Amino acid sequence: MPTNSIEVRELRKRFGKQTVLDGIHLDVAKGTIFALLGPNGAGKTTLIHILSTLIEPDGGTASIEGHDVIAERKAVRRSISLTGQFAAVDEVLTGKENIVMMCRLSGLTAQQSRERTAELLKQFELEDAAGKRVKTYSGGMRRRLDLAVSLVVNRPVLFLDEPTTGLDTVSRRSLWDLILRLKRRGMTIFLTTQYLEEADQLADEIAVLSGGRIVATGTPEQLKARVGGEVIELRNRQDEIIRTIPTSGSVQDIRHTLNELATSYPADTRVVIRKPSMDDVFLDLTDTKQKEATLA
Ligand SMILES: Nc1ncnc2c1ncn2[C@@H]1O[C@H](COP(=O)(O)OP(=O)(O)OP(=O)(O)O)[C@@H](O)[C@H]1O
Repeated sequence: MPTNSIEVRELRKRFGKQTVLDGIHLDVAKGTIFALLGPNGAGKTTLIHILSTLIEPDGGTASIEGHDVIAERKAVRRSISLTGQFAAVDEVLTGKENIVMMCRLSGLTAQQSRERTAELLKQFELEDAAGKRVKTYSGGMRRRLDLAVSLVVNRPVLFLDEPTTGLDTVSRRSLWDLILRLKRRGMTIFLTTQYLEEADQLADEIAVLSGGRIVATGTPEQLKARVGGEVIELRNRQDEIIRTIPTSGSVQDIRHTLNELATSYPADTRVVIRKPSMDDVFLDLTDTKQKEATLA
């Protein structure tokens, strides 16, 4: 059995004249959470669509659990669950009815469907809302239902396309907990996100997609270390960040930087020196085409 759940080599995809994926190479180890991070339009959904066999690449290869996404499409589909940005649940039905329907469509008997639905409602904290129509659900409840519906049948690999986009902080954290629980059950989870904090909190490994290429991969710590040293953060009286400046962290460098800043900012500007965050990493990596070229 392969140790990687997902392997991608030299993957390419164009839409018309636009090259969206320009030679993607990545490995996702079994039982880990992998976050694909990238700005709007970077090609994250396109990559998920190729890996889940919804569209074909123009070049390169990709495999899921050892199955090629083009030659063994059926085997790939039997290995994956997919939760998209807009999952297909019926708004007029209740949460429970939606799960039962998906169970029956997946071939479970009426008895098995009832049992599986009860399990999923509990697992995704939807027992209280089970009898309510989905159109009355909050964003967080809706996402939990999307997840429950996509997990009716146990599959080893789960694709989550921007699972928490548009959710408030509390709902986002509750979904993170659920995702971490799925990992503890042994699932491999491939998620896309625009939220750096999400990648930082959840992922064992992160890949940053920009300009059609993976411009960096590593653990959150490795990526932060790549920015190096410390960050000087200037905050105004309202405690808003007005500027961040990378520094080596040495007394000499900090003194030199602060001397220069002292003449340009009001005297009550506050200074915070901290470790780099994922935001710093992201800006550093996606800032300029020049940087992409040198890092790729
Ligand atoms: N079927 C299609 N036909 C033509 N262009 C497409 C198609 N699908 C995607 N694109 C283009 O490919 C690029 C990447 O889109 P994609 O949806 O993969 O990005 P993304 O990183 O998921 O962005 P977002 O975070 O906004 O969802 C975009 O410029 C998009 O307009």
